[in-house]
Amino acid sequence: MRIDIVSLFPEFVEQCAGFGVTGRARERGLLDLHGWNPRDWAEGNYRKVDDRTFGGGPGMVMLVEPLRRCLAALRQADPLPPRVVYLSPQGRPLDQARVRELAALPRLALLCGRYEGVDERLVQAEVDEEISIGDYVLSGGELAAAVVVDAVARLQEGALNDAGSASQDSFEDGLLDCPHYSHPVEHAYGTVPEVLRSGNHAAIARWRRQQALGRTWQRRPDLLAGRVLSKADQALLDEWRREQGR
Ligand SMILES: CN1CCN(c2ccccc2CNc2ccc(C(N)=O)cn2)CC1
Repeated sequence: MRIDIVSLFPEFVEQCAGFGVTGRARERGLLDLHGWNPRDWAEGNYRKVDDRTFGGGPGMVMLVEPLRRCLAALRQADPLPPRVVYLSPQGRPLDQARVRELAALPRLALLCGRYEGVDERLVQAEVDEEISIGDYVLSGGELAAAVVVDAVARLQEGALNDAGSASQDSFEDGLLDCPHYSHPVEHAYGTVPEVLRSGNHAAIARWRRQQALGRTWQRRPDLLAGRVLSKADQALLDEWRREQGR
């Protein structure tokens, strides 16, 4: 997968993707990142990329023309046409389902806004979709872009070591994750649940599913609101709630 990042600070996102799973995905040729700086396409010796907003009020707006030229250049850099994504608070909330769809695309171009954002005419003419990583305001789109890069990189085939661990992810089936434990078994903070040391893989899988269902019901009932649980899952959740009530 190729990802082009359009930003006044392109090196920032490339550094975010320089280590861990994303770094490994790049080394394995699973992810190809390219940074593009609209300032390189701005006119004049001040290489102006922003200007005052019409209608008055505080803040500057990123100009159409440097971004248009920058996007034209990145399109020419590879025959694959990119899906152009604008990271903004006005975007559609990002969730794992959307991450999976993005991860399946051959090429993404992530447009990072600064100042008060981008001239709306550029957005209307060039952006395929706006995405928000959450209902809060950042000083620029770069951190949001880095989130998208990380989330899609780890879904690239071969990016994660133990096969299938992405499919075991929380949110992979719309539920929160179960709790995790490691050594030591006994600690002042508590003891590792017996079932996890039993070697009974069916019981372990059952316990994990039940914990995921219980925690989702308790912490994020909104994730369950939109779905009908299987009879088995409903039974697990009912049992979990009874045990909680005890
Ligand atoms: C002070 N202004 C800075 C620029 N910003 C703005 C406006 C438009 C586009 C991008 C940005 C960049 N900021 C982002 C980006 C994404 C998210 C998200 N939730 O995904 C939050 N913030 C508006 C506010």
